[in-house]
Amino acid sequence: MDAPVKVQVRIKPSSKWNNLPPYSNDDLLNDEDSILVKLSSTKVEFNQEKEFHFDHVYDINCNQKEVFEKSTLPLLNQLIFGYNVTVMAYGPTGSGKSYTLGTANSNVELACSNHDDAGLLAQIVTWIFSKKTDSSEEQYQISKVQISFLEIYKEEIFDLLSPVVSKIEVKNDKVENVIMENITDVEVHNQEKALHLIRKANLRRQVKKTKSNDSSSRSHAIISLKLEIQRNGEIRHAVFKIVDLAGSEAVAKDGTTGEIKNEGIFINKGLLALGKVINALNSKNVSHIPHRESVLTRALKDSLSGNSLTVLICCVKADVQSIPTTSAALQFASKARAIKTKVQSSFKTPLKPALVQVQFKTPGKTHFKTPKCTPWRTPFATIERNRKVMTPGGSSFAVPEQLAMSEKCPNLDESVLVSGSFKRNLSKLSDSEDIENRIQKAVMERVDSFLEGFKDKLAHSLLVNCSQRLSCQSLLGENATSNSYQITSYGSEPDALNLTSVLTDSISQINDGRRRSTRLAEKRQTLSNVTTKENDSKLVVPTPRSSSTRKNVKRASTLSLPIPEGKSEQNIAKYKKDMLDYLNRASQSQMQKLPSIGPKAGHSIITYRNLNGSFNDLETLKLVPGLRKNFHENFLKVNFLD
Ligand SMILES: Nc1ncnc2c1ncn2[C@@H]1O[C@H](COP(=O)(O)OP(=O)(O)OP(=O)(O)O)[C@@H](O)[C@H]1O
Repeated sequence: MDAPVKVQVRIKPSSKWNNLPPYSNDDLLNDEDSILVKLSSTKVEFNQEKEFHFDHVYDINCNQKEVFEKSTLPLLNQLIFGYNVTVMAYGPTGSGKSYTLGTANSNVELACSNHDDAGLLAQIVTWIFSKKTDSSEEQYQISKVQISFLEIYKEEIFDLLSPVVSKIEVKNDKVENVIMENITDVEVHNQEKALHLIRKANLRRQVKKTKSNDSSSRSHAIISLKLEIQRNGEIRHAVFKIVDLAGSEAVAKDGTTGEIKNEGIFINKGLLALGKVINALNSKNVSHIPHRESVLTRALKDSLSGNSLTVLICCVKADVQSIPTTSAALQFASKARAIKTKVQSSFKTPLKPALVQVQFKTPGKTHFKTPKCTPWRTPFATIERNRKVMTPGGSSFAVPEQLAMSEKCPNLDESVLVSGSFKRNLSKLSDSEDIENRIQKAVMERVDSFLEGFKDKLAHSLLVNCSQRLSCQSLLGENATSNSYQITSYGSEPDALNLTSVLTDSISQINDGRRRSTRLAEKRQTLSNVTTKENDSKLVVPTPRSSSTRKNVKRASTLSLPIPEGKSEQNIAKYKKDMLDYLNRASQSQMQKLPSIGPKAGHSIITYRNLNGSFNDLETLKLVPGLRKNFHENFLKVNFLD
């Protein structure tokens, strides 16, 4: 099965003590899956803007738990079914890679005291041992956990868990598989022992104080957690790799000298080779992938193109001075997004292995972020195709099939789930449990109706897990809701794989549709309008925009509501053509400007359009699921199209 490498970005907050001014919305702007960078500080690309898209962007306010839940937890759920997994951190020096992964010794120490700031590593170890001791998981049981800790320093690999630090030879077999022999794998029986070992190995790692970081990793680290998993007497293995890449360094610019400079040269060499491998993997015309160009790329071969589900977390800094390095790192990371690995469970006939995690984001209003955003989360629930809903507590309830949304959730307008103001609705509801139940039901219905469109392609034995994240954000007194669904399906492998491809294709179409929109450009425009209003007395110099952004803004503003101009055949034909064009291009808010189209209808039309492509004629509106019975007739009538 092909699995795209997931690429996420984490923006490190600017440290108070380093006196660097934080970025402003004019330098760098992000939303949940994209970043817009203005390269005003580089002479070469004066005032150029670049927009990058990722699977997720964590802003400066996100905590370690959130990063774990979004980047790693879905992979851990796959690991147990025999899939290999890699979580890799990339980014400039001092951007927070070791902090995020939790591989710095300070983090490992925090992990030992269960501190919230401990990074991914501690949470991974905790998860694995909680599964190991959990006897309720009947089919898949972790029976053994082993740890190895390798360091790549100046193009050589060292085993940090052998009694004396020793060099590891890298070889290739006849079919170009990378072989690293005699690595020390230490069996661990509990979390404390695992963290103790990691701490011990960490103390042997090459770490130095540099101009950018008090404790900068001078080497790349690969920590592997090797699991032995049992199912019905069958024993299989799966490996979780945590890769802490050393940070790319501006050796010449920083004016570093001596050993630190020398190390920086090796670090950059390895990262350059990594970039070349990623470029080659992206290119359809290249037959040779230069894995052998560095020890790092040889060691990471499986994670980049072999049997591994891989997440790359690109860490960047949030200060203005770092914008050029941030842009370079984002460029690198966005290329990695096109890579696909080939994954396979180590179990021959996995029972419920084809676990699928996809993010289904409703195309909604532009979401604004402010530091005050409060995450709010519904619990996991399980729905079956027969509409039985299981709550995390184990109780179940049936969702009546024929009930209208308004009857199910009298106080909860469905627009809440799309783009409405959650806070506004929140005030209407009495207690939080009630809200959860109502929203949960509404989410179920939405996912169910989404799947309904594919019912002929899917068997009815699938189980679908759905969680929804809503976050209330407040900007200038207004509230906006962003939401995304995470859908996880279990089932017989062909069914689940079928669902994977259907959902993944649909979701990427939806997301691509959103991407091509002018979200970030519009957002920046809105923010700058607001600033202008607030600073009426200040003279605001208009900033030149890149041609692509200018084009986008123009495209959005030129979409005007179609107007009937007369009753001649020619005019009617033009009006119909304009209407079709409008339906094919309008955003959610633009769609709602059309008579007879509310939030729900607008959302259904856009979702259908994203899944099936543009409408060829107005008759196709009849095929859009979720619209009222007489919607089509009514739409033609009120828009003078009948
Ligand atoms: N998200 C964050 N919130 C608060 N502090 C952070 C965050 N990310 C990193 N830091 C702090 O910034 C400093 C540098 O982080 P870290 O050592 O993880 O960077 P790095 O990318 O691993 O650097 P290098 O490549 O030089 O090893 C550390 O003091 C760390 O605690």
